[in-house]
Amino acid sequence: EKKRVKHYENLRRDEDPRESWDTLGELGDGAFGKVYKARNQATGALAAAKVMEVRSEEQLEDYIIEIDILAACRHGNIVTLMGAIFFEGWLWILIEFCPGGALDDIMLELERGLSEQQISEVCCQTLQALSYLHQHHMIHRDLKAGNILLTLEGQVKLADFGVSAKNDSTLQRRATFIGTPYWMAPEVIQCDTCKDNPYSCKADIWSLGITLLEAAEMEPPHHNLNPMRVLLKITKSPPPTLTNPRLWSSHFQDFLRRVLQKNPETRWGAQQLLAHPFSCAGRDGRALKELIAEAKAEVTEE
Ligand SMILES: COc1ccc(Nc2ncnc(-c3cccnc3Nc3cc(NC(=O)c4cccc(C(F)(F)F)c4)ccc3C)n2)cc1
Repeated sequence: EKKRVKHYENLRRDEDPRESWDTLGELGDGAFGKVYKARNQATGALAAAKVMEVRSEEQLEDYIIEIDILAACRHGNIVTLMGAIFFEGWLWILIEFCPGGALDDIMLELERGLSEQQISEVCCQTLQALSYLHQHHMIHRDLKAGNILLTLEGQVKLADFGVSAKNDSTLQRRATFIGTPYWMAPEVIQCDTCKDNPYSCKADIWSLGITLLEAAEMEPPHHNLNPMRVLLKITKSPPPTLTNPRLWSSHFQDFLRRVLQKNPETRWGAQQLLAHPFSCAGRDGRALKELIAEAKAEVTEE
């Protein structure tokens, strides 16, 4: 009988993506498939295109979850979905291209961490993305510098590559997928059921704190331990702090104290933190623009 083909709101099935998009080169390659830089033939718009082979309708259903999340997230500091096309067994997910790349790659390129002003700008914009997600009852669960993309204007765009890399065949395996250990909040590791749910949004706030330490020092705390040891270390250690506090302002140190609280109930929420002097200092955005210009200059020099 005719194969049952479901209609999905955010998915197009009637067109060959190659008739509207040219692929320019590879951006990444993972278990899930390849990611290309792509240009729209009609508008010239640039995108990152994740292209995956999809063998069955139920496998397609898994990917629809990510597409629906992306379509629902309309915020200046979250990656923008440009389209999703399923054609002859291949699924294309197209995201607005962020020329700066990911924050961890930028630090590797420059071989240094961020200045305090640059960190406060990352903090301010990432908090706005988290505030939006949390108000819409969504939790990121894998916040880290590797999931923070940047535009040439110094704008932060929150992404999540882990979801795609973890898009293995069965939903429940993904449901038990845990974030990258170094950034995980103690209560998530201990699976403490908070009053609402085990993955309360406060877990993202802890990961933000670890991400700011990573931005200051190029690596998260306990980066020299193997992933299994890290889980134990995070649950039994006091909250991590800056290695060399004298290098940083009291505002930054106070912000980290509010965020890296092991008890999620006393940990501040995104809205509260947006009013903290450290994140307010980051409203400007010029320091990040300079950081990206420098990182791009280095690349062209090579
Ligand atoms: C190595 O140099 C570069 C230079 C520029 C870029 N720029 C860029 N800009 C936009 N996207 C990407 C990208 C790179 C590798 C893999 N995927 C990328 N974007 C992407 C993201 C997603 N999904 C999400 O980011 C996502 C999924 C679920 C939830 C969420 C969130 F919670 F954040 F909204 C976000 C789906 C498809 C694609 C193509 N990369 C990357 C590397």
